[in-house]
Amino acid sequence: MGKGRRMKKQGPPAPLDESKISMLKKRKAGEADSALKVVAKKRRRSDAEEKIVPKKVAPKKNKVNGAVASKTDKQEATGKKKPVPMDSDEEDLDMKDDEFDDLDGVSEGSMASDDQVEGLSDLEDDDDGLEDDSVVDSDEDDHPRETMFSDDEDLSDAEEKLTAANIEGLSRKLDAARRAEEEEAEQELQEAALQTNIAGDGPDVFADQAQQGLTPDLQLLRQRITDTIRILGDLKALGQPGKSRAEYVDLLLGDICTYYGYSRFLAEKLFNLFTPMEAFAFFEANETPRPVVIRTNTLRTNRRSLAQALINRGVVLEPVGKWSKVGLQVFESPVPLGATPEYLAGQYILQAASSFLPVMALAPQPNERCLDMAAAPGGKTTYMAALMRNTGTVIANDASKPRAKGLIGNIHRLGCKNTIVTNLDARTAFPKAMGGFDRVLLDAPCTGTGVISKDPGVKTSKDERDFLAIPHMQRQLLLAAIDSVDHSSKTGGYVVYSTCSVTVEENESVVQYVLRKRPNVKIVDTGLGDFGSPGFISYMGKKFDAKMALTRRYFPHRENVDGFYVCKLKKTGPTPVVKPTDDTASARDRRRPARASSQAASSDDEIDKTPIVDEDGAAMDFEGGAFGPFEETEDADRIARAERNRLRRKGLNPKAVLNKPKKAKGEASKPAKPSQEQQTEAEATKKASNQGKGEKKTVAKGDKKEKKAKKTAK
Ligand SMILES: C[S@@+](CC[C@H](N)C(=O)[O-])C[C@H]1O[C@@H](n2cnc3c(N)ncnc32)[C@H](O)[C@@H]1O
Repeated sequence: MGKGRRMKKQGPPAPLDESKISMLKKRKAGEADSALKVVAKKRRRSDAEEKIVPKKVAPKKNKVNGAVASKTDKQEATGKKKPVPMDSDEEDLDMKDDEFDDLDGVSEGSMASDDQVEGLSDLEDDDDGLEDDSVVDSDEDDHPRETMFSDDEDLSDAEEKLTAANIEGLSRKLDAARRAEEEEAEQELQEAALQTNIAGDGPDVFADQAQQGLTPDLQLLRQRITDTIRILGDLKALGQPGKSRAEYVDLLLGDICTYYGYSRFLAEKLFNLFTPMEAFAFFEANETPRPVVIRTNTLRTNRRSLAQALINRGVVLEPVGKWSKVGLQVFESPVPLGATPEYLAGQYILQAASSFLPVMALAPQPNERCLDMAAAPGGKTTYMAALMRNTGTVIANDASKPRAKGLIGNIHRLGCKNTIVTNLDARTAFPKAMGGFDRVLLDAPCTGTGVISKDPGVKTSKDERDFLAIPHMQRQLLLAAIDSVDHSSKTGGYVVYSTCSVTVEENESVVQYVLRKRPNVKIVDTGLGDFGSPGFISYMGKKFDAKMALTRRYFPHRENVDGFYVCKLKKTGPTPVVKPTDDTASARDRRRPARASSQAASSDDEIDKTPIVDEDGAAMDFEGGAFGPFEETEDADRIARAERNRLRRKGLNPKAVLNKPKKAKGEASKPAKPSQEQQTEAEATKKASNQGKGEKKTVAKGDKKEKKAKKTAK
């Protein structure tokens, strides 16, 4: 997959229609069909029309088309909509908070640990009962290599015709949606006219503040939200005299929390990413699920054959968008998508559309050596294996043992034969266990603010400490990812960092941190074209590297995909070994430089002294802290500072709270409630310093082994 080739050939998807935002305003709470979906369908319809009109469908396909059309007719006539029965567990459900708790499989730094062997044998019990090899062989016979892979390279006319045939079946349904949309737009226009009449004398949104605290009338609340947003759009003309912007924002945030159920902390964090109007569209989009998407596994079939097979089962689908050759969006399915023969044969995987993007940006090539650092449940790993055409090697690692088992299941089902699964804590294991990769994907554990529609629990479960502890971990992982790449790789030398979160702390700030720590990397274009929006180059007074604009952000309300962030880095020079000092010795033990060989360096002679050059080939000077190890103390300072600020915002005196003398053990009759400081420490230790957990486990395992050896010796 050449960089940007698809985008060049097909062009990016249509930009966000402004009417989407205004239409979202119209949607009433609890409505089944979202306005977003209607807009998306409208866009799809025009695509479909383009395809249907000029193209002649082959006779065999007409038959299929006929079948689909009559099915759709029937559905329309009965007025019944068939939901898309989903797989019980969507493969790509990204892990968030609980991942910190179940890193129980963190093993010693060896590659093929006992745990993995255990995992593999467990699979025979856990998996769907698929005899994997037989499936691979028969499928491979049916789909000659060239045919299979051609789908991933170029969109043939025949395929377009086929998908057009299915789309034709959809068009009636879309006509109905369009009519509904037109009626809605008309109504909206009338209301807007009404509102314009009162402009200049904006609604008194503060009037019913007295009602706060009572059970809110959601419709009134929604009206006040839209009114406040409108006022904020033109405060001078619509605002009440004596009322400041801050007061309106404060009221709006309170209403958003009540209406959508966010904690004040998270609502504010997300609100600050957008204009008030756009923030509203974002919060609205989080209330509706994203479209169901499947990714064709080109190791087993091609998109055309898969679409055909599913259409024959009555599934209504179409290509996910021009930006992907392997994605199919499913509108309706009379059968559970996680139980079709095609699913069981590994011809597709349920995968959110946004999850394709980091792998497309990574663009792994056949015969390369690649690492997927946080891989479970394997949506991206299996895509990598497919792009590499089952050649070369993919090391798919995950620190969670139960999740690694799921990963193994998907790897088997999808027939990935170039993939090895490891169960290690990537922060400490790489590049010590293995380095010198051509490409590394770090799809990092995150807070999940991009997937709130899938996991509404995020609205209230994430607090300030999560936004310190999780980025802390992300920074550690990204440094390890960079150090694991071979800068002199002939074909690669790339790292892709991605999260399913939209916050700056987890995205641009993490990248900025590693740019400072690793001057031997630079941000490069993701190759994803214009799809998505550029990363922030500044945010709330913070300035980021100008190239941060090359990173991509995706939002539910803009692209109708899960919120996502993708950054591609190119390693331009080796990572020198840091000479051990008292402070850094232990850190160095945990972090080795990336080299073609994975053997650990043991003396200064082994320090890679190749000069690191900038883009113009000039040697770069890295005095002053660059290439340091991950600095726990630096992060501890950062966390302590944030904690002090948090207390101040709460109106507490940090000195008084944090310096409160701790009672000696046993002093109190009742167990004392942990102080703020203790809580912070405990959480930071639990969430951010899982490293310690891994190390303790390693030590514990070591002790056990030692005892066993002694016993045997006796
Ligand atoms: C966002 S999910 C990955 C999703 C996966 N890339 C996919 O596409 O299916 C993050 C993963 O990171 C793993 N993880 C968390 N901490 C880790 C660590 N220190 N080292 C390696 N993996 C870790 C979690 O177990 C979780 O499976």
